[in-house]
Amino acid sequence: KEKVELTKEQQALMKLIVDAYNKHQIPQDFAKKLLQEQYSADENFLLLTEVATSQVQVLVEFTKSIPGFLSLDHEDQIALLKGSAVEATYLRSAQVFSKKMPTGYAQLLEERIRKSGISQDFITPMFNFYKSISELHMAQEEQALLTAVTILTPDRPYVKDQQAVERLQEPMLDVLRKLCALQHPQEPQYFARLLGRLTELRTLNHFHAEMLTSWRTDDHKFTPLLCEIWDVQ
Ligand SMILES: Cc1onc(-c2ccc(Cl)cc2Cl)c1C(=O)N(C1CCCCC1)C1CCCCC1
Repeated sequence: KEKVELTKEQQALMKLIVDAYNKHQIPQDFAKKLLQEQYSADENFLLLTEVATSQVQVLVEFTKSIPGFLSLDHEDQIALLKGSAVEATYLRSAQVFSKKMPTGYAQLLEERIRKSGISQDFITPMFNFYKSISELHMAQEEQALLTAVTILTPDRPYVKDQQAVERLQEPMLDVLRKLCALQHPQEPQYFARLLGRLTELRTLNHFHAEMLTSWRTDDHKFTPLLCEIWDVQ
């Protein structure tokens, strides 16, 4: 049984990613705000768009801290951000919500989200995903690395130099694989289960796109950043 351990540079890479992931955290208060007051549907929706906007801002800052990202072709940087924004946001909000939430909070949150005019068709898959993430009991290092791996997906639409992205993603995957072996020695399939979550994440992209087009008609307003990253209006 070969002894798995991280090299010095792998430890340094992991520390960089984890620090960046923790540095850019949106305050937990959006869940508290959502749970506190009884808002109208419009106020609920506005609150959600504010949260989504700050999540995207946090995502952009985290992405810029990924070693090598800013050396990529500028158009490819944009293509990677736009291609991964929804997945990375679901991944981060899953981690926020999978933290020990007092019982009943998730239900109350679901009710508030539903009251914002977002149909159950889009809320159910989101909470299913949250459940499958929380069952993994991911360490924060795994969460940070999995988010970086998601962002550095070479086959996003419009990426020109996919090899350059692969060269950044591969070392992240190596660290993540070793980390899973170290943190879950009794679960040899854990790394594969983690990557399986990325497949489930892609289905949320589809729901998100459907949600946005279903709102094209009525007066759902987004912020300029959301319009740009989600290609709406
Ligand atoms: C992407 C994405 O990933 N996570 C979220 C998220 C989840 C839960 C909370 Cl309480 C807040 C957010 Cl931002 C999120 C997102 O942007 N959402 C969620 C979509 C599914 C229902 C809840 C809201 C919408 C999108 C339209 C504009 C309003 C915010």
